[in-house]
Amino acid sequence: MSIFIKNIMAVNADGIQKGADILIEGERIVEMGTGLVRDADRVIDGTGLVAFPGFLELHCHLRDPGLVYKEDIMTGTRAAAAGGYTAVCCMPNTKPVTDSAEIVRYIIEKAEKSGYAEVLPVAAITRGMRGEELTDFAGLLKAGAVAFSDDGMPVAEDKMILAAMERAKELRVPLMLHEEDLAKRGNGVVHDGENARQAGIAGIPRAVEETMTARDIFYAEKLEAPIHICHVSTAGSVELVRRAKANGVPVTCETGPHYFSITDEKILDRDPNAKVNPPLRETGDMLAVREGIADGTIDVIATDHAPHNEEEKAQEIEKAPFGMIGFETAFPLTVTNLLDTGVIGLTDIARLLSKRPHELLKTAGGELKKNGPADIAICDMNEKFVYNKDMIVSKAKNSPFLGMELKGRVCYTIRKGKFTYDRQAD
Ligand SMILES: NC(=O)N[C@@H](CC(=O)O)C(=O)O
Ligand SMILES: [Zn+2]
Ligand SMILES: [Zn+2]
Repeated sequence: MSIFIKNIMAVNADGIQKGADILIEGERIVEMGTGLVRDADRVIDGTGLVAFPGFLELHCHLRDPGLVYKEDIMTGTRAAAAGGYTAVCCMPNTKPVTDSAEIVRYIIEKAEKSGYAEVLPVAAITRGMRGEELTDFAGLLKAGAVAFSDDGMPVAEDKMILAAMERAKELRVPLMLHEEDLAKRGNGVVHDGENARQAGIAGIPRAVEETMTARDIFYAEKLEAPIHICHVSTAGSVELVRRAKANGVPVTCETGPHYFSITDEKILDRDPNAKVNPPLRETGDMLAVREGIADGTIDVIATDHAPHNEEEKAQEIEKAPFGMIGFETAFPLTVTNLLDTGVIGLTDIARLLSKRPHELLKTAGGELKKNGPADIAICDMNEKFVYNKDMIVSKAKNSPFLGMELKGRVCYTIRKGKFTYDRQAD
């Protein structure tokens, strides 16, 4: 199949090409220029639209195997494609935990058969994510894992995190760390602040996240071992990473759209969809996260798409599970809260959602160019819409952004030269 995209604004991390024509044949971009006239099976008029390199999700939960009542590989990747993603890394807190070559292969094979995006499995750091014994990193890598994480759980023991860092350094593979001190969290549910007190909900202090972030930066520096910090949510964590980078510590990090878009005010009405770990913080934290994105302290925007079903989320906020879906709102939230507010420019979107994630994983892609992979997100930067339940592609509906007006929308997603999302056709 061939696709010809005419007269589009092509945006890469390192520059913008206006009035670009892109010819796709098979799985590649075979020509990219201006003023081209070409025949193709499908022609897209890109006038008024923007093309980004397909987004790469560094952190999501597809719930497959074992928790497929929440989401599965087919529905999850379909939602990812609707968000402009062409590849997603899925976290190992599945059932059973993704800690064996067999499960890694199951995920990859199922994604190849039924997926709308490439699925890159993140394997567990410790067996069963129990924090007691390292998994077989080499064997898991060979099976196709791209990184290691016990996401959902911290690696609590110092000797375990040290062993994991040494192994990941040796194998040159990313170690993605969920920073949380469970003893300090206790029975906390939302950010520990004025809003939690007003709503009468137990709080999670910033220190729950920051002390573990500090510990792991300390060890990464000592061992000269690269680490990646997941879902940074506080001003203090941003500052810890900023200083570490300035000191030459090999640390990278991500944040989620919810941390730069909303605050813990959202929990005042006890909405379980606003319950997420780490929790939504205060305005000062939200602004610090934006600043960290603007100055490059924060490398990547990762959604932490965490689907839960409606019954689970219909419980009291104390009982409902942590997490919110994110694939379909990441781009509009980035446009609405980072681009339109002047925090970042257009090329930064390509950097934060595609180029940097590809660099961290050392995967090919993240750039629109001749002979490069035909992985493309075609977006309308100006379209406004009210996000509602009916438009959600994911199996799960747990979003705190329902009912909000957002700007910026994905129109088409192309992966390996094929449409994985076409809003007009849906
Ligand atoms: N972020 C969340 O609130 N929940 C995640 C786990 C995690 O990312 O830590 C989940 O798996 O549901
Ligand atoms: Zn986590
Ligand atoms: Zn997660």
